[in-house]
Amino acid sequence: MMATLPLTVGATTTSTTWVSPNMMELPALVVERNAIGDQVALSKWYSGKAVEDAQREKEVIDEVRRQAPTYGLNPDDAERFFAAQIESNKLVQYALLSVWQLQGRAPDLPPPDLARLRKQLDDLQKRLLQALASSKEVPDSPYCKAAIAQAVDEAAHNDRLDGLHHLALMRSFGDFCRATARP
Ligand SMILES: C=C(O[C@@H]1C=C(C(=O)O)C=C[C@H]1O)C(=O)O
Repeated sequence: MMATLPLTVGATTTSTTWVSPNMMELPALVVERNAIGDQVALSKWYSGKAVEDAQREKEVIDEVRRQAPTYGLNPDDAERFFAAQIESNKLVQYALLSVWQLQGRAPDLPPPDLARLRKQLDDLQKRLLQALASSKEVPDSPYCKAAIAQAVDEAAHNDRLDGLHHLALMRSFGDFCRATARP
């Protein structure tokens, strides 16, 4: 179900504002992207490959920039958003790999195919760009930070995220809002 976000301002409820009903779509898709990170981590557990792949990151960002105008997005804005998603994805991977090292084992699952996972990430990218375009007005809203904090919290709750994936979701939206000083 698509949720709307009521926002209260200040200590008392002086007004209520509503951000775009599409706003919840974006965190939900980011949760999906980070969940693919779990699979990527498992593939790297088996292959021994480094988490960070600068060449692949460049390809992701180049493609995002190329596609951005098709969605009515500024390439710099799209890049900024996806750079955060990449950092968030790596955070998930580093943490899981570290836990698996300590435990001496990873989940007992067959090695995932990294090429197939990257295809999934590429497919998800289009849906993310679409959702980003639908929330285009949010970063400039004076309520952005409150709205994002609520949306992240709600998505974490809806998807029953554990601490790591909740933290990663917060990282994903860390610099989503444009800077606005508190009055
Ligand atoms: C997801 C991967 O791991 C890292 C994260 C990436 C991403 O979030 O798109 C891209 C390259 C890697 O630095 C991957 O190797 O594909």
